[in-house]
Amino acid sequence: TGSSQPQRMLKAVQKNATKGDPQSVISAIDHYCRNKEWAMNVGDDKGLILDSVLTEVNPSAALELGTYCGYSTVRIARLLSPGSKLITVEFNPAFAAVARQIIAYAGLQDKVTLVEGPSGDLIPKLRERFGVKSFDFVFLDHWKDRYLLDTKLLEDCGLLQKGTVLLADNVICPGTPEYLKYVRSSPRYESRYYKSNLEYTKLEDGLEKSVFLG
Ligand SMILES: CCCNc1ncnc2c1ncn2[C@@H]1O[C@H](/C=C/CNC(=O)c2cc(-c3ccc(F)cc3)cc(O)c2O)[C@H](C)[C@H]1O
Ligand SMILES: [Mg+2]
Repeated sequence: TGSSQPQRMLKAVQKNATKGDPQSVISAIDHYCRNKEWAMNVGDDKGLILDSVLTEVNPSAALELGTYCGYSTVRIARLLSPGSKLITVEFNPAFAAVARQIIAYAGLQDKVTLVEGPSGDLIPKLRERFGVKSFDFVFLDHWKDRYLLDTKLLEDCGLLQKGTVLLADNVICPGTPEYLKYVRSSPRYESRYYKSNLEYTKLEDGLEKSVFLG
């Protein structure tokens, strides 16, 4: 039984990155995925857009749906102001285990709470478990056919406030048509598409930034 791809990604981080240096962890994963084995991280092209939206929002409470190996978790957490927190949700225990090690290697474990389980069950419990009033920023990068359902769940749980920014990965490839239709037609959102490339490729993909208007 050989290693899994996430385990090989972790090995690449441990071999090529500097402990406590988030940028070196990001670069090590990007280099590995570009040169050795493609993986579905948001990547460096879309990552720059994620960075700029994050810096603009400067969230004190951020949520990520779909941790996978923790690449975007590290990208987000490294830009949070002191005292700000990121909750990331992952339902696959093997991926969560790798992500915890990558987040710790970057030295960001104090800013990140990785919650294991399906978003549908966990979202309604975030307030009682973690004292979250509402989120300023949400990064959607889990199963594409769950973006809309979970967005509506966040609305219904009162976890979005006026000005909350939703940033959705993969709105072109693999695509999230029903989510896009919703945020672009709902009077409760102001939506904008950021064109980019699918991670580590020349194919088009992009991020949709949707501001909740309350
Ligand atoms: C209960 C379910 C919902 N609740 C959930 N609750 C908690 N965790 C959840 C939930 N649903 C999923 N997850 C976790 O999130 C991760 C899933 C991530 C999914 N991402 C993609 O599928 C993708 C594909 C491509 C792509 C593009 C081009 C290609 F040719 C091939 C692939 C590119 C990309 O950037 C992509 O992000 C992780 C693997 C999975 O365990
Ligand atoms: Mg993605």
